[in-house]
Amino acid sequence: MSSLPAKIDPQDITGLVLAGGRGSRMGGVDKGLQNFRGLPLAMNALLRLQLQVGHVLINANRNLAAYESMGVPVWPDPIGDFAGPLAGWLAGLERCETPYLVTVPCDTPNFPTDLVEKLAAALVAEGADIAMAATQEDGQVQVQPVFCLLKTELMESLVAYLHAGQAKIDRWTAQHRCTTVVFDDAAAFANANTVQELAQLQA
Ligand SMILES: Nc1nc2c(ncn2[C@@H]2O[C@H](COP(=O)(O)OP(=O)(O)OP(=O)(O)O)[C@@H](O)[C@H]2O)c(=O)[nH]1
Ligand SMILES: [Mg+2]
Repeated sequence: MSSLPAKIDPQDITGLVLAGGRGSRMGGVDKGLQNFRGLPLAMNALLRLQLQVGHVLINANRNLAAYESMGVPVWPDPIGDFAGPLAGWLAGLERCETPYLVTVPCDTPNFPTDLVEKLAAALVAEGADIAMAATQEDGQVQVQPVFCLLKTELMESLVAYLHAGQAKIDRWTAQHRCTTVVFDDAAAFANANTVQELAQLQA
């Protein structure tokens, strides 16, 4: 018989806000610190995620003191020089003290409030190691890979992958048992890559 839990307890999940990018399409600013309806984007993401999990962390590579003032542990990428979101995942996996980690980017202020619950249910139902969000646009399923629930035990595999100089998310996730959850509200995944997109999301 399988030893899989029937349901994942939110206390067994650590949420990681990814704020370690270059923000190049926003002029190189530290995106997580940009204002969204009176709060820094990373704080907005943190508050939304905190309701869904037992523990939270932030991954950032600049202005660490500003992120620390948000009141949760902050960890920079342990590898590379802006090596991509997987380097942020590794920061989370190294510091996570729970069997599951879930990641969200800092620049998607309206991500679903049932994100983690749905990813966790799918992970259990499918016996997967990784569950990623997806949306459907014009009949095409679009994976949203930075919205990802994964088993903490995958850390060693990610270390090996990153040390081999790889950075692409899909090539790493494809090495593991993956499932996706299609969310009906594609607009909830709208992200602010430019100043204009951020303004539109605030309107
Ligand atoms: N830790 C870490 N996170 C990253 C890195 N690059 C991107 N991310 C994160 O991945 C998520 C999605 O990335 P993008 O929307 O492309 O953000 P970005 O890289 O800051 O912006 P651009 O430079 O304009 O692409 C965001 O939450 C980023 O913070 C990186 O090198 N390290
Ligand atoms: Mg983005």
